[in-house]
Amino acid sequence: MPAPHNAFKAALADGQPQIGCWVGMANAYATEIAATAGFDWLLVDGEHAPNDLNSILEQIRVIEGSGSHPVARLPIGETWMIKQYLDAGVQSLLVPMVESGDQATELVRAVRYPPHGVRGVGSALARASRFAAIPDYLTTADQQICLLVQVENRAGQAALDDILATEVDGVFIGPSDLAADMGHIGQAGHPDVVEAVLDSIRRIVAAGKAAGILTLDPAMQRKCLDLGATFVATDIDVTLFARSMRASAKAGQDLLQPDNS
Ligand SMILES: O=C(O)C(=O)C[C@H](O)[C@@H](O)CO
Repeated sequence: MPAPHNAFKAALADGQPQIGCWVGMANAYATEIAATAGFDWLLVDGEHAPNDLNSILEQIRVIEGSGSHPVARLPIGETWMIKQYLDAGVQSLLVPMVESGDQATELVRAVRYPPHGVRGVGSALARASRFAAIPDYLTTADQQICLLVQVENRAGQAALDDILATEVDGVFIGPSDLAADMGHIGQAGHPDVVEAVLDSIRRIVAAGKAAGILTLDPAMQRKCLDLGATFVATDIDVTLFARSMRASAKAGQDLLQPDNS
């Protein structure tokens, strides 16, 4: 019995576009609601949301039972942290702030068992192996891990070809951090940032890797998909919730205004 099949990784390898959503509420109940929406993948954010490994695990659990695939973003790409996330059962990882081919190579080694990598062997304790209920886990796990790395500054852009030459499964372009590093903080839609993002998407696709992005701009979503991006996140749960709550509160306050009709 092999490690669980990673349908998300297979879809990316087949070039099938996958529409996703960021989930940053850091709450399994809220993530379970998101998992009923129908997204192909949900990004459980361990970088900017107040998540830890246990809260990530709770959310991975509720997503696994849905039609969406869980992707976990680490706060940083550290081998020891990757080991913990993988042992917890995360099969698709997004690693921020990758800036060199060497860094990408180390991340590839971190998600693989020896002799092809350095992932520590602890499957007897690991949820990933269903606590050793999957007898072939150690010899089949590597093929089901999807490693996605983020290029989101000028250093990463300069090293993109080196990163693409490694065995990462895909490269995600982070428009917000890239804009900041380019001197346009808060302006992911700045023409220079948009061109840098689209050029990177073209290069990632040309290299035969999966290209990904998070953008709330429908026109940018369309452009990236037309260029061949295959993991495109189109919304953020926190943003959706905050916007809806504010709109509702305003509507309530409007009720109290003198009727100007
Ligand atoms: O740089 C980016 O853009 C991303 O990596 C996505 C952000 O981290 C996400 O929190 C939305 O702002």
